[in-house]
Amino acid sequence: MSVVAVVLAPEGTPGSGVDELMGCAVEAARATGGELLALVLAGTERTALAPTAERLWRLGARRVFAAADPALRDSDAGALVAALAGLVPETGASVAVLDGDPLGAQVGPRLAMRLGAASVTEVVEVRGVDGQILWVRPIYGGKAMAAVRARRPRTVAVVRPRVFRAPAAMQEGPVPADAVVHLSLPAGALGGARPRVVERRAGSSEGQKLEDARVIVSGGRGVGGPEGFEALRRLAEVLGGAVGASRAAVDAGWAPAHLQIGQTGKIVAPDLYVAVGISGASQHLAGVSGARHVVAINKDPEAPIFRAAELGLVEDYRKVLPLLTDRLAQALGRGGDAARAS
Ligand SMILES: Cc1cc2nc3c(=O)[nH]c(=O)nc-3n(C[C@H](O)[C@H](O)[C@H](O)COP(=O)(O)OP(=O)(O)OC[C@H]3O[C@@H](n4cnc5c(N)ncnc54)[C@H](O)[C@@H]3O)c2cc1C
Repeated sequence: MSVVAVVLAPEGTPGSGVDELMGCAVEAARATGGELLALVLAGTERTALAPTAERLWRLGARRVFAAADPALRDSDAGALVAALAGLVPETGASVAVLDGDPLGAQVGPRLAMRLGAASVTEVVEVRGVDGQILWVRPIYGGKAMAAVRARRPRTVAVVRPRVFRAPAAMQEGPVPADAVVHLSLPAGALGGARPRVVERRAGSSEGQKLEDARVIVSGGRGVGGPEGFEALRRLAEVLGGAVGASRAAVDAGWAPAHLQIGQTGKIVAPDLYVAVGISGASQHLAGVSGARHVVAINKDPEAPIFRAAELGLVEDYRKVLPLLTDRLAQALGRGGDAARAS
């Protein structure tokens, strides 16, 4: 049972999750004993695909199928699904794996429907049992994990971002001449009355995207007001991270909606998540279960966030955050007056 890692690059270059996607695909191929393939779909000229194809081969793909057309550049998820519905069967793979960035999360389930395949999303672990794959994913808002076995001959799985690691071994040496197979887009994939992107506007978010941040300092109702978020921003700056918020803080108007983390906000997977004045409701934790380390500052020792945290500080954040910021600034040699400013 071959596995194909599907890499979407409508803007020409793939997103940041390619290494992790290949990490998952390597494990899936190992579980089935099948061949590992990659398929890249790019809104660019065919000649511009060589570096991406080589990267995918080095990351473990035995063959890389490449389909390029500059017309894909302004296409929406529907056009990518239409193209993939023709291209994935051409690879011969019965399992397709996509990165769960916002585009992949849209395309994956729709592609599964078009192919009549089983759809699995939010995959955080792959297990092999008797030559079959068990896909592990969170359920009940992150409170439990389910191990899912697909019953259909084909599966389309979407990987949760920032959970898998890049494959341990890289293929060395020159890329074999027959390792890259160029495919043409299926006839009509770009035709018809499809929505087209007519304009792109950058969001109002400053700094790095929450989904990509290695460190997130997040505030909740306990922060007490917008000025509290200034203190959080300083700590985030010192740690080179981003600021997030609970829904209560967003609803109160202290933080913009695009910073909300949780079931109805962003799903994040930083190395370090610092929760300040956040109680730890299941709907909030649903967005944080991919964090490697959670640190909580809360004045209530019974707050549920401490059950999710590796390190907890039971204290009024106003007392500890400035000190912590200043100490870290000194230790890391960044903005030593951070605390005094607060
Ligand atoms: C369908 C649905 C979807 C939802 N989706 C989301 C979501 O995506 N994201 C989300 O966050 N929530 C979501 N919620 C809301 C969620 O249930 C909680 O209400 C919310 O997460 C609570 O936010 P909070 O922890 O900031 O506030 P609270 O629960 O009010 O907690 C505030 C915490 O701050 C502490 N505190 C107070 N003062 C201080 C201080 N000075 N220093 C230190 N600690 C202090 C308190 O002890 C308390 O633990 C959703 C709810 C529903 C029903």
